Amino acid sequence: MKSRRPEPRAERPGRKPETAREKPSDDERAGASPRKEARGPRPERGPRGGRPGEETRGAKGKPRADEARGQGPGAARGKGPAKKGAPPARGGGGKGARPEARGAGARPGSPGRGGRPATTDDLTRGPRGGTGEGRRDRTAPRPRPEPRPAPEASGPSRSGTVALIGRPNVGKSTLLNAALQQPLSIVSKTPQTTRDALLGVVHHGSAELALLDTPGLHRPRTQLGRVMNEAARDAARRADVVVFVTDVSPRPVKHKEDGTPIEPRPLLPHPGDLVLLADLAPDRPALLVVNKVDLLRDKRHLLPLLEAYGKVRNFDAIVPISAQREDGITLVLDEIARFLPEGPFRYGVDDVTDKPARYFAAEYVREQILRATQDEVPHATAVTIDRYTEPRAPGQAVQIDATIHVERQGQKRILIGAAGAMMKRIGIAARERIEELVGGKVVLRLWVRVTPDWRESLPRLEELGYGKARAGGADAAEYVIVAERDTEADEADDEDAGDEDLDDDGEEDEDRDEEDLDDDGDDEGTPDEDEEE
Ligand SMILES: Nc1nc2c(ncn2[C@@H]2O[C@H](COP(=O)(O)OP(=O)(O)OP(=O)(O)O)[C@@H](O)[C@H]2O)c(=O)[nH]1
Repeated sequence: MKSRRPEPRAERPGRKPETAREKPSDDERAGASPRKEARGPRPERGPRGGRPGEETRGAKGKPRADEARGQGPGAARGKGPAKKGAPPARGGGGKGARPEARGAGARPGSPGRGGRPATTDDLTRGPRGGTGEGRRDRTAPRPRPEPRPAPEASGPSRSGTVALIGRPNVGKSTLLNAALQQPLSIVSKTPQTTRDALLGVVHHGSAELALLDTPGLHRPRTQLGRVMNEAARDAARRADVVVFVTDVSPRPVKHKEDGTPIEPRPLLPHPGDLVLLADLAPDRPALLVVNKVDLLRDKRHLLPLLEAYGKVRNFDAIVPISAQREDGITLVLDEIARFLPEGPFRYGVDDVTDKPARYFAAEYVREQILRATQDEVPHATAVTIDRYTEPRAPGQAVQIDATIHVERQGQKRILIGAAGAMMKRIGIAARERIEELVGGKVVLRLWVRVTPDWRESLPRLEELGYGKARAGGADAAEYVIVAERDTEADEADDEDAGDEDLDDDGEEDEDRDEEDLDDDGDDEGTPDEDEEE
C-alpha cells in the first residue's frame, strides 16, 4: 500500500496513566491508559553532510589520514571501484558518481542528547529534532538537534538493497536508526534483540538505500535462532551491497602488583567475524563498519585493528564510526551509495519502511520487556497483536490488544510482577512509545500467556510471525508505510512480533539461549568477547 501523508498533528494535552489491572485465568491484562506529553512541531527533514572528526580509511589498511580527520571530501573511499573495478551494473561508481558535500563543512559538533521516539509523522516524513523531552530510551540514538545537511544529488540515480550484517550487539540497529535519524528499530544492550530483517529507506543525495537491519548471526540453539540466522543470511544474499558491522569494546585496564597499568594488547578482529567473513557474499561489494569507537580510550589502537580487518577481506571501504554518537554515519552512507546499481528510486522520498504500525506496536512492547526484565525472560518472550483498531473519529484512541507469550509459568509471574507492577511499567512505556509512532492516543491492553516451548516449534514460530516469507525490502512490489494508519485488522501476516531479551542493567545475559560465534570460528562457540583497548 502506498502511504498517505498525515498532517502534522497538534500538541495534545497530557493524560494520566491508568493503573494496570490483572485479569483472572491464564491471561493477564495490564492496561496503560493514555498519557501523552505535549510535543513541539516536527522539524523538516533535512539533508545530510559529513562531519568533522569522522574517521575512515581505505580498505587493506591504508589509512586516509586527511579524510580520517574529516578534512576532505573523499573520506571513507577505501579502494573502491578503482581497485575492484566499479561494477558494470553499478556503472561509474567512481568519484564522479559520488554524492558531494561531506567531510569538512559538515555539521559541527556532536548531536544533541535526548529526544523522543519517532512519531508517525516522523516515520513518513523525516527526522525529528526536538529537545528530548519525554525520552526514555537511553539506548536509542540521540536525535540530532539539526538534520544532517544532504549531499547534493549528482550523477545518475542509484538504488538498491543494503544488508547490515554482523554478530549480535555490534550496533546494527543503532546504525540503521542513525541513518534514518529516528529510532525505528528497537535497540537494547542484550544480544539478539533484532529477530527479523527490518527495512529502513534512506535517500542520500542521488541514491536510495534500502537498508536491511538483520538479526545478529550467532550460534543457534533453538529453532528461533536458526530462523533468525536465516533471515540475516537471506538479507545478505539479496543485497546489492553488504555492510559488515563489527565493534570495538575496551577491555578493562589491568594493573601490575605495583599498581602500574599493563599496556593493553592490540585489538584484533573478533574471531567470530573471521568465521562470518569467510563466506559472506564474496561476489558483491562489501563495506566494513567498525562501530563503537567512542569506547576506545586510546585511538591509537584503532588503526592496527582496521589494518587487520583489511587483511581478512578485500573490503571496498572501511569506516570506523560511533553509531550511538552518530559519528561517521554520513561517510557510511556515502560509501554505500557509491556501490549501488544505477536505477530509479523504488520508494517515495518520504517512505521509511514497509512494515505496518502494528508490527512496531508489537516490537515496542517487546522493547520494554527487554528493558524491564532480565535473565531468561526476555529471550523467552514474543509479542503478537490480537487487535489493532484505528480510531473511528478524531480524538479517539487506537485500540491495541497484544499478547505476550512466555514459555513458563515462572516467566509469566516475573512479567506480571507484584500486584501487576511490572506489567504496568511495561504497558505504560510501550504505550507511550506507540503513541509517538502513530501520532495519537493509544489504548494498549496486554495479556501474558504461557505458550510452552514456542521457540522450538516451527508451527508456533509461524504463528508468532517468525520465519515467514515477508514482504519488504526492495523486492516488495507493494509495501505498507508505517504512517498509514488504516492497517487491516486481519493483516495477520504483519503480526510478526519480534521478541528478544534485554537486560535492563546492560549486562550480556548470562542465560541467553543463543550464543555469538565463538573463537574457533566454527559457528559454534562462546558468546562474544568484547575486544579491549
Ligand atoms: N558505546 C557505544 N554503544 C553502542 C554504539 N552503537 C550501539 N551501541 C550499543 O550497543 C548495544 C547493541 O546495539 P544494537 O544496535 O541493538 O546492536 P545490534 O547489532 O542490532 O544487536 P542484535 O539485535 O543483537 O543483532 C546497545 O546497547 C547500543 O546502545 C556505539 O557507537 N557506541
